Amino acid sequence: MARMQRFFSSAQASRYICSSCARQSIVQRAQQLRTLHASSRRRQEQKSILSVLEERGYVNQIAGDRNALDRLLQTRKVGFYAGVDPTAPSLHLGHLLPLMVLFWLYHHGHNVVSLVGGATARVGDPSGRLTSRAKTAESVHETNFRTMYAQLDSIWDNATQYGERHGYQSEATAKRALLNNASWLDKLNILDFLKLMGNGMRLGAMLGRDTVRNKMEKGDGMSFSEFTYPLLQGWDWWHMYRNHGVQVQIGGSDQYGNIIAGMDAVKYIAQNHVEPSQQSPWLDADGKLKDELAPMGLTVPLLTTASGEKFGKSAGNAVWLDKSMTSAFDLYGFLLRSSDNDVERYLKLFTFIPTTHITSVMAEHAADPGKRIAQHFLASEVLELVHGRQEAMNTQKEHQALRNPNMASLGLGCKTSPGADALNTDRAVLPSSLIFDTPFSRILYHAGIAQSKSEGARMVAKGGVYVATPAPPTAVREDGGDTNLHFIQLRDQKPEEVRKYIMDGLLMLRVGKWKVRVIEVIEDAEFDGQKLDAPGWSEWKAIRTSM
Ligand SMILES: N[C@@H](Cc1ccc(O)cc1)C(=O)O
Repeated sequence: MARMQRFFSSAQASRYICSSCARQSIVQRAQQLRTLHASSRRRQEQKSILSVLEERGYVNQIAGDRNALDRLLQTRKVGFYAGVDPTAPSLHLGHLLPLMVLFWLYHHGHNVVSLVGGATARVGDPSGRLTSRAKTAESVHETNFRTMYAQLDSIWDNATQYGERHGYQSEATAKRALLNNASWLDKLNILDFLKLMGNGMRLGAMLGRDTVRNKMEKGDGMSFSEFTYPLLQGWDWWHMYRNHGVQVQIGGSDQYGNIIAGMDAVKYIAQNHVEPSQQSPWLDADGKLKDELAPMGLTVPLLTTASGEKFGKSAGNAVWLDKSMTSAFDLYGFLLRSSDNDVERYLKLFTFIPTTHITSVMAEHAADPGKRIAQHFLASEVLELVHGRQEAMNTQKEHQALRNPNMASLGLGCKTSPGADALNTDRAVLPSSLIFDTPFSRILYHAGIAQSKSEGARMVAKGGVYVATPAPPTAVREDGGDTNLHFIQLRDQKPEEVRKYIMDGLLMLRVGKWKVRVIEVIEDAEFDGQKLDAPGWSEWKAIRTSM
């Protein structure tokens, strides 16, 4: 298949950071940890791949006989596919979960197809929705399709290399393909479709599906094309069943209904689609589909954080895999902020690190949670998968530099005068309630920079306080690298603007020319959980409880 042009080159990998300024410890530690786990990987391989997937938390439901699938996977190569409709301008973090299952299967010698729904996106999957999708212009579909196709192509290359680093030589044993369903659905003749599939699809079953019932009873009704959607998805499966040996479909938990519909469809067509010129290889002597060739499905769970939010969303917005929508730096930062209650689960789901090894990472993490060893590990592994190894290492260094503010991370470069060493930084940790929607003058007080709220107000009024913002894209330094940050003077910023200055959970203020304060913003519950305190915190809590 022709490779599409990469949208994500590693050209950005050269973002400037002064190596002598960056702290190395976590990078070195991560490298040590990586080399350590070859032996635990061997131990893991003695288990069946399905048990590995179950143990790591990938399996929500299996459509079909679980033990039959397990046996199949242990006796021969099985073909899998997962599809995604390009209904948004980029893949997001949530898309990684079914992909991870494909990666694992591929690394264990099975054949896999990732499918981009160039055709189905134009219809729109109604699964799990109460309202129909807005109409999208053809040109937007086209752009979304190209972006997602290129992203998948690039992520697959990364996953192959990432797998190799973990000891998997998949290319020698398994096949992978990236397909577009427009290449067969665009040519599908409606009469063939109705003849081969339509007769076998019973309305009773279709009308009884949750998606149909909910949308008709509680939502905005259902169009004929939405109603047909599961059949188109079923047709994809049939096409790939016949031409690519795809027996199992992987999807999110909202795809269960479509997968069941697809299983019926594949079975029906296989049994009724008699090609006179050839004997059907998948039928037994009675004309029934052979048991060992029955289509099956596997859904992955819907991920939520320990505090109940949908995983992969930040303040209600998706965390994108397109660097121009969510930078590599922010993606790393998002993962770095995973809570201690979630990080072990995410390490199992989003990395190839063997579970025995994850246990030891967690033990090391528990000895000093403040270092966020497990989170750094998670973030750098996911970045490697999404943006490649070089970008992952660069981004990790940037984060370390930011957490240990020095000349490089503050965008002042290393070419500054000797006096620059005197840059004085200090850190504070504050609960989000003392930061969000709070006047800057008051934040100065909570962070211990001003002795009182009125002193805070005076400092701002005199024009001596600055807040860091990401540098505008045009700010290019002499050395050609991007600047990371620049400071703007605080004047009349509104309390509700505070959140836009928070980068990766950090708010950075500069008082005068050199005194930089980094404020780490954490959840109120975490702040209390760590028994932390700050000026004004107990008063604030007292007011809140009396309200
Ligand atoms: N319907 C799937 C995407 C998909 C499209 C075509 C398929 O054949 C399979 C899956 C979703 O919305 O997530």
